[in-house]
Amino acid sequence: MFQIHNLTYRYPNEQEETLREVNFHIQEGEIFGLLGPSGVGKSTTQKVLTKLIKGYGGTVKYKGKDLSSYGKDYFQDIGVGFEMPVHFSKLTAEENVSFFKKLYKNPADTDELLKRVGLYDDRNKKVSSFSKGMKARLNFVRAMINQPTMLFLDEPTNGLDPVNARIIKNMIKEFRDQGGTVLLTTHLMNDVDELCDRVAFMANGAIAEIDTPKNLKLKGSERTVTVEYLKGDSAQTNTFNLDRIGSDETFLSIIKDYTVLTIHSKETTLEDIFIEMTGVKIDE
Ligand SMILES: Nc1ncnc2c1ncn2[C@@H]1O[C@H](COP(=O)(O)OP(=O)(O)OP(=O)(O)O)[C@@H](O)[C@H]1O
Repeated sequence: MFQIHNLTYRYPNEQEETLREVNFHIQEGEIFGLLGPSGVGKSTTQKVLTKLIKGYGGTVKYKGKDLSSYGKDYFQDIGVGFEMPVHFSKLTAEENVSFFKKLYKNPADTDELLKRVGLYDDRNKKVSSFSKGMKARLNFVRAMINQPTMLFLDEPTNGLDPVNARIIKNMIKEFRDQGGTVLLTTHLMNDVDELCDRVAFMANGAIAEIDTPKNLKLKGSERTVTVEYLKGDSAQTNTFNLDRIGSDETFLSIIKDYTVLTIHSKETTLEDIFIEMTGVKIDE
């Protein structure tokens, strides 16, 4: 769907390049996660791909053709749900949706979309009276309003309660299952684990690693078991390697001879990988 080769970008008036050498491709029909610490250039990359930024270096190809060769028709094809929702706050949700619907050749059934995200009953309320979560859901409706084939999402579940986050995540997966392609940016590693077919970690203006969430976790080294047990009157803790646990004499004698209080296994999480790849804690 996208081939990005040696993408570079420096904001006007900035000394340093935000994007130094970004290389990745997005396959048709996948949910591709772009991850990395705050300020690394994820949104900048999304802005290049959504044609909000020009004057970049390197090449970006969409469906085999250079992105710069696309005109306004490109916006008929893509759906954009960026973090800052931009709605007409003095208008109702319905009026907002009707306005944006008119811009597209192949609009979606917006009543259906509003029903899916739980905003249909509030459609005649002014957006200024909407909560953060309601605005985020309306933002998602807007991203889907033209029945796009390519969807760009930046923190789509931000501000949503767990029930509404589940609805949006299911809609994203459904979109993919029906052949749609998604570029997703989020700091929520659980969302990444659940939604993304492949993930790229950005660090220092470039891609540090790309793989499936499963392979990334397998590459991580940590597979341990921590046992907390009672020895005499005091609680003791020992940690063992999960892979050799069946033949570990100390582990076997602990579970045989002492009262075990807790046993916890720990495998590498995407959050561990994030810290390893980018050198920073999430949201640092
Ligand atoms: N319009 C702008 N002019 C100058 N610098 C900018 C502009 N927009 C962003 N930047 C800078 O570019 C860098 C990358 O910003 P970007 O928004 O792409 O990061 P991000 O990875 O999306 O971060 P976050 O996770 O916080 O959204 C930051 O240092 C930011 O300050």
